[in-house]
Parts: sequence; C-alpha cells; structure tokens
Amino acid sequence: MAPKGYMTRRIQFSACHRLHSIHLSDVENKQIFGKCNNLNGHGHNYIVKVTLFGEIDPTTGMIINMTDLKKYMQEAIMNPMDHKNLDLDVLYFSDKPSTTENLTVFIWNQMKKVMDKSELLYEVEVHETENNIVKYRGE
Ligand SMILES: Nc1nc2c(c(=O)[nH]1)N=C([C@H](O)[C@H](O)COP(=O)(O)OP(=O)(O)OP(=O)(O)O)CN2
Ligand SMILES: [Zn+2]
Repeated sequence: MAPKGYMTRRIQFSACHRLHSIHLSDVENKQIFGKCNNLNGHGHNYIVKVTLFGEIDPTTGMIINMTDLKKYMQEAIMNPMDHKNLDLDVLYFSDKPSTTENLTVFIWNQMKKVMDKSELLYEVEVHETENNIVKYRGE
C-alpha cells in the first residue's frame, strides 16, 4: 500500500458579517454577541486552510494535484464569499449566525459538493482573526 500524507492549501477572502440569531430577541442578541451584533456589521480577512488526507500516488507523487484543489477552493469558497456580505449574500446564513464555527461547516459542505474524490477531505480550518481559529472534521 502507498504511503498516506496530508496536503493543505491556504487561501484568504474578505467579507463582512454581523453576529445575530433570528431565534433571539434584539436584547438577547446584544447581550450574547455584543459589539459583533452591530446593525451595520464589520469585516474580516478570513484565512481558510483545507487539508486532504490520502495515498500518495506512486506514479504522480501526488495525493491530488494542488491545481485541482485550488480550483475546488475557488468554486466552493471564493466565488460565494469573497467581497460579500455573508448574512445577505450566502443563503446558508439566512437562518443561522455567521460564526466561524458555522463557516467551517458551510465550507466543509461546499468542498464535499465540488470535489471529485470528496472522501479525501480531512479538515477545514478558518482564521477569523489572528487570534480566533476554528477547525472542523465533518463530525
Ligand atoms: N465562538 C465564537 N465567538 C465569536 C465569534 C465566532 O465566530 N465564534 N466571532 C466573533 C466576532 O465575529 C468578532 O469579529 C471577533 O472580533 P474580535 O473580538 O475583535 O477578535 P479578536 O478576539 O481577534 O480581537 P482582540 O483584539 O483579540 O480582542 C466574536 N465571538
Ligand atoms: Zn466578526
């Protein structure tokens, strides 16, 4: 059996959002989300790392071609979210807060949809700020 490895590609996108739950009152939203509930939103330069895990093909020396992973991430992440308002432009966030946790799940689902060998998807990591980082492994 061929050795298995992890491969990761990193991208950055810019978007704005507001933390707000339609299941809470305005007062509760303010209490829970504080400054991040500001009506007119705020922005981030999100960093996303997508990791695949799989066999290193003995002929090509690759798990998959990074060029293909780049294409998948463009379609799954950049096209729907770069320079967008996450809450207004991305349907997924119309009924759930655009937290980094929910963002990782959305990206995971998006990657699963566009990848040819989606079973290789291992982890999605999102940096909302330098200090706030969430990882999701489809569990
Ligand atoms: N569990 C979560 N908590 C919070 C999230 C989140 O996605 N998941 N997000 C936010 C905000 O969107 C927010 O923009 C965070 O900004 P900020 O507090 O300014 O970020 P830092 O912690 O990196 O800034 P410091 O300078 O370190 O205060 C809030 N909570
Ligand atoms: Zn934020």
